[in-house]
Amino acid sequence: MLRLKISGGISLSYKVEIKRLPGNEDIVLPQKMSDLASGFDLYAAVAEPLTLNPGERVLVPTGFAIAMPAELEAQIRPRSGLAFKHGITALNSPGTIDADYRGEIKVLLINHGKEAFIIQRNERISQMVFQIVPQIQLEEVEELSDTVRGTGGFGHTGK
Ligand SMILES: O=c1ccn([C@H]2C[C@H](O)[C@@H](COP(=O)(O)OP(=O)(O)OP(=O)(O)O)O2)c(=O)[nH]1
Repeated sequence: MLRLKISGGISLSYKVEIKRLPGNEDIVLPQKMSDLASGFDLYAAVAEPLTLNPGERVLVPTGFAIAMPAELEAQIRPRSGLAFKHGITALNSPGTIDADYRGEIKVLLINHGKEAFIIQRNERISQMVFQIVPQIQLEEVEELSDTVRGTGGFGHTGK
């Protein structure tokens, strides 16, 4: 369902279905920690505490799956607190959740810190941000339109 609200800005509202996977009745479903937070915090659905040693990576289950409208995607992003305090981040950040994916949402964490980090069941490990994805039709051409920048990039304007 799409609701459109215009009140000095445009605000879009979508319904996203969420399904708790078997064995995860105790897992906290994604939560916004403040009214205007852009991300829903995700909770680890590890069966038992999992130790992530320095340099190691692990795919952490979340215990749920979602179905969102076709024009959305979800991004899995790190939590800055975990990154700052422990060097824990999402290796493939931002992880991409496709609108047609019905499997369990998982979080690929890596420990860039100097100490082992223990992930507890129901610990907040990352966040999920929904975005609108425009539907694009790629069209092959012989020539691209001219611009002032042209092919300049990668710092060509100086420091
Ligand atoms: O951090 C992530 C990234 C992806 N996925 C799930 C949802 C996504 O729709 C699917 C595929 O992700 P992606 O397209 O990044 O993976 P791929 O390596 O291209 O694999 P595939 O061939 O399955 O598309 O895996 C997650 O659960 N967490």
